[in-house]
Amino acid sequence: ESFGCVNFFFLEFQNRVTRSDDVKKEPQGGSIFKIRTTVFFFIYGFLVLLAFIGFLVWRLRRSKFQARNSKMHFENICQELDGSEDPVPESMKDAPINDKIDYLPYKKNYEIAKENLEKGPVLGHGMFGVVKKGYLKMADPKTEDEQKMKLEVAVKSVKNTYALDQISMLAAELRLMCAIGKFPNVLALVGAVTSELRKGHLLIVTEYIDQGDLLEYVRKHRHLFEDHLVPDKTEPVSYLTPLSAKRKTYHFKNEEGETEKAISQNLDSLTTSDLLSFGLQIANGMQYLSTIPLVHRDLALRNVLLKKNKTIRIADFGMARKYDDKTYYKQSSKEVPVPIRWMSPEAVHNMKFTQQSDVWSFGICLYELFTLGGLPYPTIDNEDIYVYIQSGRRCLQPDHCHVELYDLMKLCWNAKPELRPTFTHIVEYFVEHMKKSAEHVYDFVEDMLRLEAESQRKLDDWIRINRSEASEVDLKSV
Ligand SMILES: Nc1ncnc2c1ncn2[C@@H]1O[C@H](COP(=O)(O)OP(=O)(O)OP(=O)(O)O)[C@@H](O)[C@H]1O
Repeated sequence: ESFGCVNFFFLEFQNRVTRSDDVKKEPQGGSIFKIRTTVFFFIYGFLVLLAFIGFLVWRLRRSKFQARNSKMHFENICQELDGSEDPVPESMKDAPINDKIDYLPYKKNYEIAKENLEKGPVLGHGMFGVVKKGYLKMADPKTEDEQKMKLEVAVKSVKNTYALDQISMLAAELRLMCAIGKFPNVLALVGAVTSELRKGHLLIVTEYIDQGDLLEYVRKHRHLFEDHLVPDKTEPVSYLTPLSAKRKTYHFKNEEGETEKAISQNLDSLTTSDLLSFGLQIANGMQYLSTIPLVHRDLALRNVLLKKNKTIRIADFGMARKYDDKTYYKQSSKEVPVPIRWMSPEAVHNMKFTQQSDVWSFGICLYELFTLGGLPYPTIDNEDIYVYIQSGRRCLQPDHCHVELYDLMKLCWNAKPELRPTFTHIVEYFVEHMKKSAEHVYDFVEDMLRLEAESQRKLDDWIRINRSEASEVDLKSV
């Protein structure tokens, strides 16, 4: 703009000089013209210089203002990490922790020294974040063996360290994870690096889950799928058969004809038993979260991680405040798994996320499982899904799913949130159903979860040893 103004004055000035020259027609025009031109160029150069200096000063002041602003913002995030000093208001005591996020502190004993954390290859990207593999060294190794010990971890950070709102969201996720604690089907927090938060660096360190997300796993292995649900030919199936009888017309059978088959720990096998086990484990993790209470808001197979022993972890708690903006959902591409397909109608309508809307999403997760990674409402565009659901229509019964499980899905998709089952009911339903038709799968899951609880307890021990405060306490007590 400054340059534009200067140019304008220059043209105007030149016009006037030319016009006055025409009128007066000086006899010694040559030398006077030269003087005028010199004066003009001098003034012009001076103005340009002035504009340039003005521009530099403006830039400097703006960047100083921005730096002061972001410093203040980072300072705020640091203060927020400590949680509000005020007690939680009585009216919010029973509210989900998502609503009480301002009161949740980051527990300082989770702090990890940056130099003890080595970063490895990228494991995956989210919308705003990037997750890398990491190796955590012991904070205070006493022996040579301990010096060599490294814990495999996953390290989450934001893609853009200048995006203050994203760092703020990651900080909120960290505070939520501190409050969640440990449970076999929920991703556990190992620690965080907050020491460089003022420079925009915040790292959340969680346990490393080796097989990535469950959606990708079922999609990759769908060609290997073995359906162990065999229709029982001994039961008459006709139009007149009552529904209750039809429900008993399945039993489990593997290729060798055995009716009892435990889950194969081979990752290159995917069977109905696996699908049932994954469904039960997700319900189990969600039941734990609902007792905190925490509303996940983004329950989908892409946010469930798989370990090589076929146990799962519910992950990605970054949703606490992420979807405040309605425009975020309305993506038109069918390829991108946008949350609208996982959201209950009331969540789409008024952003009301509750445990009941998580239950709806759980029903969609079951659909994803039993379609071996299919997209919910595959023939409907994102823009039309709300109207489709409101008209009472739902996802169709998947091929590999028996009636009892489809019944459960439909219960989860009740238009009235208060009529949907709770996660406690869902777990009971699963357990009862599995004890009846697939007891071996249920026993397997129970055993695996016992082992997982043990391994998370060991992880907790590791974390405790690594906490500087803990080692100080130990030294004092010695
Ligand atoms: N603990 C972990 N262990 C192994 N892989 C992980 C772990 N956490 C995340 N990943 C991988 O990184 C990917 C992205 O993770 P995540 O969804 O948590 O990131 P995000 O940035 O929060 O995504 P979004 O924008 O959807 O919230 C996951 O799909 C998964 O493949």
